[in-house]
Amino acid sequence: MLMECRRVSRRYQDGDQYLDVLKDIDLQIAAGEMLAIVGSSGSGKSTLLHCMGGLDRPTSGEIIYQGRAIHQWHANQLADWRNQELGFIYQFHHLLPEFTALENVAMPLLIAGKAVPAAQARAQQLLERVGLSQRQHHRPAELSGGERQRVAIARALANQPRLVLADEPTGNLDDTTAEQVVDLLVELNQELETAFVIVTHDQALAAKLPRTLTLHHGQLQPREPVL
Ligand SMILES: Nc1ncnc2c1ncn2[C@@H]1O[C@H](COP(=O)(O)OP(=O)(O)OP(=O)(O)O)[C@@H](O)[C@H]1O
Repeated sequence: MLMECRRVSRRYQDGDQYLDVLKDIDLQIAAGEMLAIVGSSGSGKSTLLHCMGGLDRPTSGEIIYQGRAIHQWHANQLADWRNQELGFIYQFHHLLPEFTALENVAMPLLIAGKAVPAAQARAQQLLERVGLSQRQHHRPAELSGGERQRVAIARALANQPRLVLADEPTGNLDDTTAEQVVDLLVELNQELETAFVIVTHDQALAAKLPRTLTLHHGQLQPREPVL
């Protein structure tokens, strides 16, 4: 098992009001699997993803990554773990605007301590894989939305993560571009030994993934088959 959420709950407090966003969530993610988490706006999808990525802490429950209880770790430990084992893809790419595509993809490798030539070679290889060899020296503002998201995917994969967490990766793209990005993610999942958890509103995206769960009233349910 790669990651396990055990009875994970997250409660937000606003004055004397409580909001129980996640209620005793149990979720198991196997190495190399790919799954979608769908749910209406405000159902807690991002909250769950943030807890899984150590960006937020559950109010109660455990998050176990390869046998280690990451919800108990300190911020520094979590930051190293995220850099070495996790990749993140966001709705709005979060690329650094003043750096080229190549530099953006090389960044996590440099942070992990790789030498510049090795980081650049790996970044070039990844950009080639996502079809952007010709665009490696462009800055994000000089790329289309789909191209930016491909750079973000290449960056997420830089350190060969075991798990990629994606929050609405197609949320800002038109239908055709979104479909190309989903197809790329599915191919990468099949090629690499990387697991993908994708939070999405996009039913077409979810339909392409082998497993879909719905977050509803703070709980995860297998998705009803669409008839
Ligand atoms: N830091 C916070 N403090 C208080 N409430 C919060 C906080 N973060 C999120 N919430 C609330 O928790 C609920 C779940 O938010 P979350 O962003 O996880 O939902 P979501 O399913 O990802 O929504 P969307 O699809 O719109 O992005 C919402 O009602 C939100 O207002």
